[in-house]
Amino acid sequence: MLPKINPTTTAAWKKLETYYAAFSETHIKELFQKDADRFEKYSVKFEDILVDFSKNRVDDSVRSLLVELAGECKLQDAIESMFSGEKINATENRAVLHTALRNRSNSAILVDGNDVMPEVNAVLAQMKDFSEKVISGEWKGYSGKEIIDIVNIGIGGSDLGPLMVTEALKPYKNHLNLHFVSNVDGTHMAETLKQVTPETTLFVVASKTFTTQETMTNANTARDWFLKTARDEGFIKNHFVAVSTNEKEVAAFGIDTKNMFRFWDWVGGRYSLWSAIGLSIACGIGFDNYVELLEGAHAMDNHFRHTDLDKNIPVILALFGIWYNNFYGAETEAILPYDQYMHRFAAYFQQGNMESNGKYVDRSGEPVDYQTGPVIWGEPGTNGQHAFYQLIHQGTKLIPCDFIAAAINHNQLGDHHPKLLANFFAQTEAMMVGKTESQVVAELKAAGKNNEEIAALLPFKVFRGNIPTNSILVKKLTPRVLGSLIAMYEHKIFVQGVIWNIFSFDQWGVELGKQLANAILPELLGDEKVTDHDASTNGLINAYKKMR
Ligand SMILES: O=P(O)(O)OC[C@H]1O[C@H](O)[C@H](O)[C@@H](O)[C@@H]1O
Repeated sequence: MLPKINPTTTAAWKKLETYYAAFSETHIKELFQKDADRFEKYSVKFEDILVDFSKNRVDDSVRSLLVELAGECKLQDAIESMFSGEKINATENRAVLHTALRNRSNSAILVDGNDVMPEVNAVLAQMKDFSEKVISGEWKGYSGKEIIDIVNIGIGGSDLGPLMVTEALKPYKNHLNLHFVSNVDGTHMAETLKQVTPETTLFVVASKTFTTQETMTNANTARDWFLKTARDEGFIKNHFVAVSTNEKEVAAFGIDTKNMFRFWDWVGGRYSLWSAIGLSIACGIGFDNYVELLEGAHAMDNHFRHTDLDKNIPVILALFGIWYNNFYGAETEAILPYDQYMHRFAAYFQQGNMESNGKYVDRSGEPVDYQTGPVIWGEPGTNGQHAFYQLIHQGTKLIPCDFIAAAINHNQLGDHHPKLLANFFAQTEAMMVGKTESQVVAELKAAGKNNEEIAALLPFKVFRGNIPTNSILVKKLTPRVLGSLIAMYEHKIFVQGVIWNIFSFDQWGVELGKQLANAILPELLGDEKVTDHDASTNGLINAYKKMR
């Protein structure tokens, strides 16, 4: 069980508050001036990943007080509780074992006294067998043709994970074309179906619960579309497979449970790409590459579980995040991959982070009186530079940023990569150092401006700097490296949830909207005036009925 400790009542929190009062105006530049070894002291190398924490508003005292805070909040016990299969998802009475899915050591992990590893390995073997058959063409469509297109139908974790990973690992892609349909907006399915033919398309219906409205609607539409051409329900088994925890609903949908890939209630939706939800990944990049992804995550799991807190990458990321969130009042964090293949990475961790730590009730059921999860957002560089970086550099909000880049690009095209990385390094430098008044004056003088012109422009051209960044530089974006990066952020989120004294593995907050949508749906069918909601909702529904 996770402890129920209000972090603000710890001695470390109080010390951090006192320290913050004196320290908060300190410029990161000064921290570098005072400490020649700062880069070495504030960076950690893990396999092919270098994480540079040095450009943060953190000194040795802050770092050790934050580690003290983690200690007082019993972080190490919590880590062990998660890895050993305790039911730390208390509101759903479930263990949290995405780490078991990538437990390449195969050591036993017990849930209710049963080792989960044999089942995990059996599903992995099933995924290997199936993906190899589809890739090799041994798996045939109803007319004897090989599969060319795979359509993953799922939403939330059953979509974002496979989508993000297959995009990030596109250089490893085989001949199969992957498509992802998530939105209940018919456009998503309609546009996808335009690109595929029934004879050569495999639908992977991915849903933990197999009751999600969007996924079931899309799956039914896909089935109708398929049967219009195939005409025989007996052919469904060649073209529809299911990934789910819910055997009953899978069978009710008409999918042969022989073509079902199982996972378990101890896999959270937003942590499910490591489970059979990763089937589209295994098909798209091959099972061996999928295993490499698992290996990379497992290596990060070991780092997280066994490394001292002050050298532990996910722990440091989490603690520095808490420093900005709870002491500096930062509301958001940006994830900025300088890697076009990672264009869904921030979107993926919007769910990972915001669904996990977007909670205002603590583990005792009381409302918290401090901030919890931040807003996560971001786009790949350099695009973001030409869109929203203005606000990061000169806006009124403090936005800590994570920069991610690979030293070796998969596409060695002219001088594109040095240009990309020059921007990566320049932005983290600019965010930290800023530009002083005297630098601006010197520049304007050199450009021939007179004193009056200089005075008029000066305030607009100054950059305060002191914007905190983490730089995550990897050798190359391989499946193993990506696996480690994903696990790194997952554990960061876990650490923050432990310290904020919230439950990170439920998501009750998504239920209300679903419930109300179910109530509204039948009201949209007829023409009668709707009156049972508030005036705005009634007004909108009735206006819609007139417009359609
Ligand atoms: O996989 P499913 O059961 O279809 O769930 C899909 C998604 O929808 C839910 O509403 C949750 O917010 C997500 O955590 C989940 O990933």
